[in-house]
Amino acid sequence: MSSVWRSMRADRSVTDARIDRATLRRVLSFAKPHRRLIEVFLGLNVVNSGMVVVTPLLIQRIIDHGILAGNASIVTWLALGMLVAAAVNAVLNVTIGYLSSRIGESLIFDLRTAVFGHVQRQSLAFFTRTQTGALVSRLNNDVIGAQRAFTSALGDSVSNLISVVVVGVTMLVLSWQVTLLCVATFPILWLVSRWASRRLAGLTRTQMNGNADMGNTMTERFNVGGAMLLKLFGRREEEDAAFAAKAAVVRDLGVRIALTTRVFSTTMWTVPALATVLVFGVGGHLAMDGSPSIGTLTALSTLLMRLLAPLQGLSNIRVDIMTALVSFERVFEVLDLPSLICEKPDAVVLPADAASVEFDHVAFTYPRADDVSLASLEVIARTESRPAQQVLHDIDFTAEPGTMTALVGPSGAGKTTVTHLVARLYDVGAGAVRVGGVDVRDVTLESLEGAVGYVTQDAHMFHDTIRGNLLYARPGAREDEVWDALEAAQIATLVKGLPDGLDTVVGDRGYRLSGGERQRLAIARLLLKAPRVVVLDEATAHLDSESEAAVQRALDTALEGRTSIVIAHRLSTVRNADRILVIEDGRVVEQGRHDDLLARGGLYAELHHTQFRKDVIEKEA
Ligand SMILES: Nc1ncnc2c1ncn2[C@@H]1O[C@H](COP(=O)(O)OP(=O)(O)OP(=O)(O)O)[C@@H](O)[C@H]1O
Repeated sequence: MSSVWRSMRADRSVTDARIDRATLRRVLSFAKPHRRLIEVFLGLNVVNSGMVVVTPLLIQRIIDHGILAGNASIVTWLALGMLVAAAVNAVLNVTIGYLSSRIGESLIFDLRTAVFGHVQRQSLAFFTRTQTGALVSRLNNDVIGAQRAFTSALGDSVSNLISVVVVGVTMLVLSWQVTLLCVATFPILWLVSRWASRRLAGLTRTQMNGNADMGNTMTERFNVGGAMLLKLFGRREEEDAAFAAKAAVVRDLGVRIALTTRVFSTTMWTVPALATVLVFGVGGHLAMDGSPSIGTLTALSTLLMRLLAPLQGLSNIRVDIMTALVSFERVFEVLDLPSLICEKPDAVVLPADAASVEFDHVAFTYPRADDVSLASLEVIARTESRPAQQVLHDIDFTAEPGTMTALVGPSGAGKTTVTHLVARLYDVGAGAVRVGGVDVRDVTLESLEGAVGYVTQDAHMFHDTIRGNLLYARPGAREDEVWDALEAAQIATLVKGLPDGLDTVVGDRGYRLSGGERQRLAIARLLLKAPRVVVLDEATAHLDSESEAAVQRALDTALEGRTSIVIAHRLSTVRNADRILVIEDGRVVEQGRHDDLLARGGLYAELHHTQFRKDVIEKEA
């Protein structure tokens, strides 16, 4: 017994398995939409559990008044009664099972869609911090864990409670002496259940984190990029060892959970067995004196067996509720995470002709991890002690409608960061970013997303058909509009040549497009969206000259008549730009047109000689 107490104490200190009332209230709020179903479900449970004493009582009568009294018709009628009771029980069982899954699955659906919707609306900063595997595990495992609180915990607790009361009272009426003797053994059940529930809540929580950790490693190492790194660096043994260490934690926890559960369930069976000994040992002596009757004694032992499952269930209920509520808490944790980028309640729709981009003395610092994410969703959860470094300082320029602004500067200068602020992927720290003269924080997210289009370096495509990827930009686009966009993006011939044409699946695991082809497809997608402002990150990887020329022609069409902000890596782009901003350490250090800047002989001239030299050499050749 002392070891039981020791582990109770240890668990209390290492795991915080306490569930507060607010969580419980919130769980109930999720049940609200299914109130009617839950009421019917609980009602049927009450009837079903009340019926548990019918058969034992019929057995008592059949023995005492039928068999022992030699009355054949009573035996027949009571046997028929038992048949009816069994039939009703079967029908009730099926109905309850159906309702329980209806409620449970609906709850899973509600939680899943809520988490998916909420996560989707998180700022980009959240995704740069969060581990996909951990997030997916929240959507899958924890949501299912949470659902258990409802179907098994809620339904079973009501029916078990009623069964215990009805059976208990019936037993007391039949023989209070024997019943009280049996009840005396029950505190053992209570103690073991208390111990197991605390221990399991803590262990389950740790195991879920361990599973998520393992899942993270797998998602990261098994995607194409991760697998490639692994191969190129030949770190198979280290990876095996690191994974084995994580899997070992889950294995050991699994054993501890199984052992705790087994100790618990064994107790649940042993205690009633002890009670049965008392029924027949003590009750048998009493029966020899005539009271209780043989029928009553048989009914008592049957009732005791019927007490077993509900009692076991009731003690389990603590365990079930605790483990399920841990899942609820983990789901709520995600739902409670505020998004850094929110639409104001009085946000306005961006005017249809908004096309200028203005940076008004903008300063910016990337948000810290604890502002955007949950420690449990990150790989290495640690609080950052250093204050975050300011990335942009006093960026001030206006890109007039229809003009091209090129951003150049050394790696890490802040060019990508500037482009992120145009579509409000992050909010500025000081100053303002305006599109069409309106602060991007004051407009609706939808109208801003409609006005600003991006072509990123990696030109990401979903694992979907080319058509699906293109229509993502404009779902209602007609077939001829899709082909026009492909034509303008210089990729129509290639798509026509594919065996499945527009229905060819691209993306991570689909048809492999080359870098240049993917960029042109992304340009076609942009053309379909037809935004007024285009943000473009030119590919740094040098494409072959034919592909490069095709991308260039596609871009010329895409940027024509639009305001563009381009992270420039090509000489032709900087030459064409209406204005070049030279960025260094988050500051605009020079600005102007290509020839003027070159003549000035400053940082731009230096960059020109290093970054664009290849283009110059190619051009001269
Ligand atoms: N999500 C982020 N969180 C914190 N800091 C970041 C984040 N993204 C970038 N930074 C930091 O901000 C600075 C500017 O980065 P940015 O990506 O804007 O540079 P860049 O000029 O586009 O560089 P490159 O040409 O190499 O892409 C860098 O010091 C970088 O480390």
